[in-house]
Amino acid sequence: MANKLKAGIVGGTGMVGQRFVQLLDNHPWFEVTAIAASSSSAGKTYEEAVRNRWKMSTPIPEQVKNIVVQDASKVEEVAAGVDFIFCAVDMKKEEIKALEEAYAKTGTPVVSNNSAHRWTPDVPMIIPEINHAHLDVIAAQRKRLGTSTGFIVAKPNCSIQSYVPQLHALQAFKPTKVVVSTYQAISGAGKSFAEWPEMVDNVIPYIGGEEEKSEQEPLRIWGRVENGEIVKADSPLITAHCIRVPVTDGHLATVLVSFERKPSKEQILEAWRAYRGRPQELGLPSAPKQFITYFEENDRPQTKLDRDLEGGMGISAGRLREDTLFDYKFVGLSHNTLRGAAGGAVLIAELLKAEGYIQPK
Ligand SMILES: N[C@@H](CC=O)C(=O)O
Repeated sequence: MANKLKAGIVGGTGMVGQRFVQLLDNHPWFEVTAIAASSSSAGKTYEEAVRNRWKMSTPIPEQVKNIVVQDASKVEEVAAGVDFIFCAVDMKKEEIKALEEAYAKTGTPVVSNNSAHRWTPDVPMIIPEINHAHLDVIAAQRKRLGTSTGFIVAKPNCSIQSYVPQLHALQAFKPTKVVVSTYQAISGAGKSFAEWPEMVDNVIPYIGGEEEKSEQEPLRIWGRVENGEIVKADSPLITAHCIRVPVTDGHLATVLVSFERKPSKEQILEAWRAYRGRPQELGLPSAPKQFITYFEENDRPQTKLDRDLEGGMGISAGRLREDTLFDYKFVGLSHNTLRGAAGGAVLIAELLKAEGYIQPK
């Protein structure tokens, strides 16, 4: 593509921000033209701002090293240099809400990795393969914000990508009850083992706010559009346990599920194999070719072996078997900082571009 869309990364020095920088290096449609962060990083080159805290396994891309980091609160200045922004900031919820709305009101589309707007009725929360139709509420949101081009789209919490896609592919059989336990990597908390020595040789059975998100966000993803708002679904009933485990990346889930109409094992495997979403239809650059991959081996998927499937954008499943209390149980896995965070947000931006929601300013 000759003229790439200009992308800004607000919160570009944090762990998710760094992932955006890494993923957008040589992206076929987008080019990073602005990076914004807190006032303490503003004025430094990106290379200086992340010196001693660059956490990616690849070097800082040449193209961004000399970008001068802007102050994220100077919304008009940052917005002037971009066609749209990714936002991944570490601030209070109300401050994030106000910041994202301020960017949207400048006419700038905002693809948010934050949780602040996930329950704002006219803000779609998108997994592109599942609920791209929720983008319809953007028209109502633009009206509320008084802009014809700006808007906010949110990405859901990372953990739900490890079990919602597999359940979604089985919607025809109407899942009624779900028990999910997630085993979540330390990068989900933005940390490495060096920064969190307590996690070495340890399991912590609590992640603040995570169980509520794991139980509720899937219902919004499966919700319907009504009068310019998303109305959440009322089934299946979901209960969750969320546990922090000593792995670097990758959230694994164990799932128990019952259905209104119990499928055969073969029907489930076929539904997973055949499932294709809008990104696959459109051939989006970051879309996995195969959305859900089933592993036949009893000891797969494994976090370390399988999290990078399809560039970290593929969803895995394994160990599907009948259960004594529920209809079936299985294991799921997704990469939390790729599919579950920056990669998922880049895929949303590609969908928005392909559907005409993001254009050159
Ligand atoms: N809230 C999640 C973030 C996703 O990686 C977590 O704490 O793991």
